[in-house]
Amino acid sequence: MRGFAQDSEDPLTRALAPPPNESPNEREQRLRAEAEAQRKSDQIDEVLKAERATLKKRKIMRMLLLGQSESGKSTTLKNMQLTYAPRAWAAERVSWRAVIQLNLIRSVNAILDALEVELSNNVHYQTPIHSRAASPGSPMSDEDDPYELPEVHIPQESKPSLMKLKLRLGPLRQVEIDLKARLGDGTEELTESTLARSSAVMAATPFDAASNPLQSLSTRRSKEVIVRSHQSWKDKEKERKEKDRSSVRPATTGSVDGDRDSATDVLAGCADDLLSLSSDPIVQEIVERKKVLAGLGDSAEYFLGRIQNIAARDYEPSDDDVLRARIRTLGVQEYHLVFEVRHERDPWKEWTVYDVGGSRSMRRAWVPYFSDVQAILFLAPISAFDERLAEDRRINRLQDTYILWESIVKCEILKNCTIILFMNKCDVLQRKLDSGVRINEHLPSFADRTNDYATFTQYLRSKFKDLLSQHSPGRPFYQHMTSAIVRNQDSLYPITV
Ligand SMILES: Nc1nc2c(ncn2[C@@H]2O[C@H](COP(=O)(O)OP(=O)(O)OP(=O)(O)O)[C@@H](O)[C@H]2O)c(=O)[nH]1
Ligand SMILES: [Mg+2]
Repeated sequence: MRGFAQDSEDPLTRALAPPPNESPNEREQRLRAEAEAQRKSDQIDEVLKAERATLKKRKIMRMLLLGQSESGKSTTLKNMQLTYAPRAWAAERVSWRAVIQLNLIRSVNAILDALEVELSNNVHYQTPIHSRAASPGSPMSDEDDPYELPEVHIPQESKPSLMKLKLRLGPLRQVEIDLKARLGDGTEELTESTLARSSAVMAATPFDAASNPLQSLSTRRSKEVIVRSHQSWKDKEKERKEKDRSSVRPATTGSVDGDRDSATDVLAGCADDLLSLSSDPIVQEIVERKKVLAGLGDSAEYFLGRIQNIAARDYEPSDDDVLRARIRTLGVQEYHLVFEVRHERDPWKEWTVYDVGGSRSMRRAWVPYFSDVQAILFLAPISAFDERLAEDRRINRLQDTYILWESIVKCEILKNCTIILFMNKCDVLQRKLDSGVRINEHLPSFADRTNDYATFTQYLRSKFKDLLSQHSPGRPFYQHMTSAIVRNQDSLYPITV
């Protein structure tokens, strides 16, 4: 047992201790406040207990989605909603418009940045904040440093028209700023430098303790961790719409829901220039050679191919647009999925799904949900074997996934949960291998095995299975190869309990 002398060294204990020289009156007030706090806490516990009992009675399956950032958790959830609750999905689809517009505009502005550098013939340019070098998806190799990438020659006669195009698309800078402000922190991808400026504490696994209790307290307070479902970007959008409806102002015609929406107006006004930019062979060469899209996520190219649809006044997101849309999950978000389409294996009518933010700054926020779920759906993005973590560029993303998987499968509280592993982003993996990426250059343990899809996926299957068996020999688990952006996959109904 720890003695008082040791405890008094603990800053947390010191912070909670009664003040020295407390008067009887102050003591009475303090005790009363403590009793009130305890009563409130007990009340909350009672409500949670009652909720859990109700969920059990109504046969609601509770599932937690886990995995590193950009592993495809939210995309998998969207795909489940699309497949099993299509009416609710359709009703929500339009709310994704602003996120999709931002996804497109971010890529366009990154292209404009690169174009500007090439036009000014400045080889030694700084990588823009949103660009590849600091984002997930960045290749492991430093050979691809933009400082080193070959310059693109722009003929003198092409410069004026490209310059004009760049100027005419200038208003999209402000639209990016406005959309980010409107949708919130999830629109900024994490980088080492943004994290260094925040009070977030990195944890490779949900169980890693902060190095001192004060740091732990500040983490609990930090925005990264405490954001809950009621603060999601969707709620912000709903609030905004309510405000717009109640304020007396004429609605513009054309935009889907009749709201005045400057992002839609500016984008529609830029449609022709956007198409000229994306189809210009010099711009295409810059994008290719400078790897402009490499750090903008797996959907950047897809959205550039959808300019004609997205940059229209009456744009309505398609199912694929919504599946591809990227916005970072903050904290833990709760979703209720009521099955409109029954699955033949389906003993459940409703699922409560918890979708978590996957970066190292948010993993400790997962733990409170562990005691109360029946299934863990773990997303392992297997295409990330040649990428580094955005939040810590020293760490290979596949190594990070192994560490995380191991911490989950050996966790005592989760030992009765059904474990499902989605080895995700199979389509991206296939593309990478087809383009000639060598696995063993990034993963020495792959050694001289054949550099093909079948051999690598079999190798990974065994690796994940071995890590599980080391800690729980014989424990069953479900393993599926997935591409979360592909619709109507049977594996989306992963359990047969
Ligand atoms: N091509 C392809 N893209 C995918 C796949 N799964 C997810 N994506 C894309 O990868 C990006 C990240 O996916 P998310 O679902 O937002 O990742 P997440 O795990 O929720 O990330 P956090 O919320 O940051 O923890 C999105 O642009 C998705 O469209 C896949 O299987 N194939
Ligand atoms: Mg997410």
